[in-house]
Amino acid sequence: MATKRYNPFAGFTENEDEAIATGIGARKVVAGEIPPITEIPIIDLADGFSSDLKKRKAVAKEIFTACSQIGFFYVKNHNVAPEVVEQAQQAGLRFFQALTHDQKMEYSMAKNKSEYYGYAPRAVKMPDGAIKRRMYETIHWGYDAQLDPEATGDWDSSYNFWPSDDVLPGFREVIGRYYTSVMALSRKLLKLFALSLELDEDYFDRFARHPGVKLALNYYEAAAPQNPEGSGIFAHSDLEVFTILCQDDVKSLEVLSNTGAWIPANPIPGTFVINVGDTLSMWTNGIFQSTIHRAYNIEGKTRLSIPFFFGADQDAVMETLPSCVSESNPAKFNGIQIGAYQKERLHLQYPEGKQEVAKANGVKAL
Ligand SMILES: O=C(O)CCC(=O)C(=O)O
Ligand SMILES: [Fe+2]
Repeated sequence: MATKRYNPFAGFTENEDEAIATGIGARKVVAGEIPPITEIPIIDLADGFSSDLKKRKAVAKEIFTACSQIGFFYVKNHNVAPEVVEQAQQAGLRFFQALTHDQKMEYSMAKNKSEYYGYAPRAVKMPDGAIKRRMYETIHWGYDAQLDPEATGDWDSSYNFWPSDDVLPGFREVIGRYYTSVMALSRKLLKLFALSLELDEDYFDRFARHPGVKLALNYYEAAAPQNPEGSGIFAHSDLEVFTILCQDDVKSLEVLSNTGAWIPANPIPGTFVINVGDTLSMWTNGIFQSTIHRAYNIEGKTRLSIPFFFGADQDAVMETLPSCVSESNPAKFNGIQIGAYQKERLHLQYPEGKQEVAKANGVKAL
């Protein structure tokens, strides 16, 4: 008999196909002209930073192919210093391993006044007494203009909970440095995505004045190979424009190919994994793939991943790029409010977030 599994987007289901449905439709096998994809491309970003537009366009072309075929690619020569990455990974591990449960709960998402930021443990208690379990622990920080080298204003970021130096010396500084580095990379990627779609390089900048970004530390316990659902993250697509994922050296992440097979996105030293999220897929009317992925941590080691979800301005409204609309592919997502879309999805995954909603629903963090 099929096991009952929880998918934040589809609810409880016994059907594998339903379990991987996303906000913008299931993607098991993409029919049509796309060749079968068996691996994730590696794109060298060095020329993306060149002052020569031709070189930037050549990188953008590779990005177009990757985004329209598999929705995932690795980047190397991304300009984030290796020591910034290593220090963030070490600090991340300290948060999960050196603090007690009660100390971590000081930063609980359930205490957050307005947003899905803060610490989320592996289990929360639902109003009917049922325990909602996740296969990982995580802590999230939202947009912080102080950490954005191209900030357009001084926005409130009091929803971000930071352990003080007394609790974890240097933590905020080290994670902040990583945040700033991937924020700068994100702004470069936005320009390359625009170029890849033959738009002005700064086309998407107007949607990134107060972007709905989220830096997360995901911590996965070691689970036995026969117990994949003991640790990991269920099949899902990301909600935002794109994600920059930093992995440690533990193999776990898998990506659903257009053949219907899961292909590994194993760690490659010095790279990040970039994937298209639902928002960019919607902007491109589905031409860019917001691809389903999952991670089962069954290598017998604990694992830390650091996703940076780059979301657009929360008050922006989805308007499909005109070049992605045709008679045979009419605009499908116009009018969706970007922040509302993100929040609706996040609430399914983190029912303890958004305190007033959670309180009204009687959700308690454990
Ligand atoms: O940990 C990973 O490799 C993937 C994490 C992920 O997909 C997510 O947090 O959305
Ligand atoms: Fe993801």
